Amino acid sequence: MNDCKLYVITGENYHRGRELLDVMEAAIRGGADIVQLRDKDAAPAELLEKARALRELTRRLGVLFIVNDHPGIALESDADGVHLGQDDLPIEDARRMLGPERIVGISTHSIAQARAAEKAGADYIGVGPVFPTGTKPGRAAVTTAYVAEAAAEIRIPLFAIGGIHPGNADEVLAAGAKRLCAVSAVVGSPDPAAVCRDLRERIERRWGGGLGRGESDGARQAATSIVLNGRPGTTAAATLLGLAEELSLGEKRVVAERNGVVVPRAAWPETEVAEGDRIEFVHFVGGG
Ligand SMILES: Cc1ncc(COP(=O)(O)OP(=O)(O)O)c(N)n1
Ligand SMILES: Cc1nc(C(=O)O)sc1CCOP(=O)(O)O
Ligand SMILES: [Mg+2]
Repeated sequence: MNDCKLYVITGENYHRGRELLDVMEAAIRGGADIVQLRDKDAAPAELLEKARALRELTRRLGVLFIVNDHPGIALESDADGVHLGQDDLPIEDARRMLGPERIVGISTHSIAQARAAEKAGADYIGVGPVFPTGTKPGRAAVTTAYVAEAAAEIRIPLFAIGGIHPGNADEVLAAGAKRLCAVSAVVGSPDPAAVCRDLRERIERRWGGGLGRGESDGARQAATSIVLNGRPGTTAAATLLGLAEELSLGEKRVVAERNGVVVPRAAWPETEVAEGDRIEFVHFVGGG
């Protein structure tokens, strides 16, 4: 779960005339590493049939498979887990049904919901809708402000979701999301694999290729949330020197302050950049 970066959810209304399994196989071959069956119209028997077919595909291709809304169908199809909404079964009940090994994820739309999900033992959260989306019509966008808030505080994996496509993904990643989730942009594209490749490259460009491998989402990963010159952001740098280099300030005449304390340049290499640090780089104004 920690390794997953790109979550693609089914949306058959977006690809009429193309088979569900073909579209999802293309998405996986393009880089989706977790797939969810979401179908609000299918009767239980049809849903189970689709779940079993997607289970077989995802197992063959080595990616995770989640069922939306229905823990019973997740169990019957031997899915890796279930995704719940705020109005669905409580996390604790789904956990009781699915056991400790399967994944239980939940949608969140506020930091209070995210905190509650983490406390209740969710394995991951959805954070959205980041942008207005026709897949969830009428739902107010939470904006990247909530992405930044959740990314700075929540330690379980979070997937930004809602209206995300290659044209706005960088904005979401810059807010601190390390994982993205999409429906229409991927399955509604004539080339789902290309969209997945694009999204995945953006994630890896921002956060590196090894996101989460063997690590938790805890204290340190590919990036650290900091406040830089008064603005929230993230850095992959481990030290003040690394951060200065990341900002192309290595050779410039600047003074650094970490959490209100001036740090001499000689100490930059061993001054760690920690989660939540407030860092200021102040330029010398040209002498004369
Ligand atoms: C990864 C992910 N995040 C959010 C959702 C939305 O779930 P929910 O709020 O229950 O709404 P529906 O999808 O059931 O309409 C999701 N499915 N997956
Ligand atoms: C299913 C869903 N849940 C959301 C949430 O915010 O919980 S947003 C959403 C729709 C995502 O679809 P698209 O990528 O087409 O916008
Ligand atoms: Mg739901």
